[in-house]
Amino acid sequence: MNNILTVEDLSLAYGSKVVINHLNLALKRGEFKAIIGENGVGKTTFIRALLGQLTPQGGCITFEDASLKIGYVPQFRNLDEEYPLSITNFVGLNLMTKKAPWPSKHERLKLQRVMDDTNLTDVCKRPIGVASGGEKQRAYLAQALVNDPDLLILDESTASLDNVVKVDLLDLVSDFQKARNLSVLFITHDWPLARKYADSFLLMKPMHYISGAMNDFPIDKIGEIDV
Ligand SMILES: Nc1ncnc2c1ncn2[C@@H]1O[C@H](COP(=O)(O)OP(=O)(O)OP(=O)(O)O)[C@@H](O)[C@H]1O
Repeated sequence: MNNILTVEDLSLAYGSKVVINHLNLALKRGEFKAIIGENGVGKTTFIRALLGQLTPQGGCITFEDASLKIGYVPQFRNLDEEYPLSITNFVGLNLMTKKAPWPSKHERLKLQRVMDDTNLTDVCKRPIGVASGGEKQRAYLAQALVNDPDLLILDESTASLDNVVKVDLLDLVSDFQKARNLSVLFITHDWPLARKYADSFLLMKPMHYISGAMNDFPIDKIGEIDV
């Protein structure tokens, strides 16, 4: 199977402060990989480099092809009750092919499909500001999925959600992973969730990294992570 993403000998720094030191990683198409690490170890820095916001000091990041699409789901953030968009409008913000201020028929169909797939159709007209936490986070997920990405990055997207909502969200991600052969990078402190959903792991420790199949996770090396 091809690697959708290959990271070789990657080093990242802010000025003279080295944060990532000689990191290697391979992600296959359709693979669900958990990136687990304690606070400050460099998880966000690594994601910023994947998204092209940081230039490596050394090594390289290679995607399978230049047109590869990435979807990004942030950590849960509450939106103000006055936020003026409906859930559908909010999800539709990410439609990249938009050339006019209104959606084309093709875009409307894509939007409708992702709303159905993320169980948001019944609440599509609800103002996003008054939606429940679970609905808001599913709307962020739908926004990330509406352009049919090849790679989905979940950046601590389940942190601060209650357990039912976390499982609900990751069940949906897992359905997409299987149905669309989606590759997933799930950044988390939550080891039980990682174990439930991921095929493989990258455990980030200060300046060193351990990776492997989820079944071989070295639980004794987990340190300060939620178990
Ligand atoms: N813009 C920046 N300039 C300088 N140092 C930074 C910058 N952003 C992050 N850092 C430092 O780099 C280190 C890694 O930060 P990063 O946010 O990548 O860690 P993290 O693993 O994502 O942490 P957390 O789990 O708390 O989100 C930290 O010591 C942080 O203070």
